Amino acid sequence: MQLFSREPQKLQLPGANVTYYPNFLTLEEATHYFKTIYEETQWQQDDIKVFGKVYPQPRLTALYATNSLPYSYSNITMYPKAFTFALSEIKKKVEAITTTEFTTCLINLYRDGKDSNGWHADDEKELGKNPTIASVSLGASRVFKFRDKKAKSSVHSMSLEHGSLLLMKDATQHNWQHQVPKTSKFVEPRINLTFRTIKG
Ligand SMILES: O=C(O)CCC(=O)C(=O)O
Ligand SMILES: [Fe+2]
Repeated sequence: MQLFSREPQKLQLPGANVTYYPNFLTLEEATHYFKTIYEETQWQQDDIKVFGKVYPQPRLTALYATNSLPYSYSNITMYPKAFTFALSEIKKKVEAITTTEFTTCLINLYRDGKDSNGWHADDEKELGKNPTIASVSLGASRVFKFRDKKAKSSVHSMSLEHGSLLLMKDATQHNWQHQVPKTSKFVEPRINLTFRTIKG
């Protein structure tokens, strides 16, 4: 008996449109892309300002795009590099499922359980109103949480698995925040690719 569905699942979050595709990539593809992207990416660690104090961001990042438009969030402005072969292969697969064209990919590397991504919404103005964000996970699975911006006690927690795709659409970023919390458990590195559209 299969306990967990491997079929795409639409999350029941009011005011959101989120679908989880656990089998977006095969195990072999996911493992191949994890290794390739881990090795090829030019990782950077920027400083972020939280309540006036400056800290190194608790993860490594990189930005790739089909254009030269920068992406700014949390007082950081990132300038993109040209897509690698591996990233453009994944982009094509994401575009086939989502029927959306993406220009930009923000990559996060969570080196271990101390690396994290705090509560935020992907609502920067360069993404436009109601952005479609396609998030591909590779490597260790990590907990991913949504919380209602108004009713902050309304939290949905899930695990993002190796080779999965999480698709966020419509008013999701307007009504919900998300995070990848730290964990005290031992976890291997995880790479997350978020495909976005930025037009000049
Ligand atoms: O690592 C993740 O699953 C989420 C990344 C994220 O929310 C972001 O980069 O905006
Ligand atoms: Fe995000």
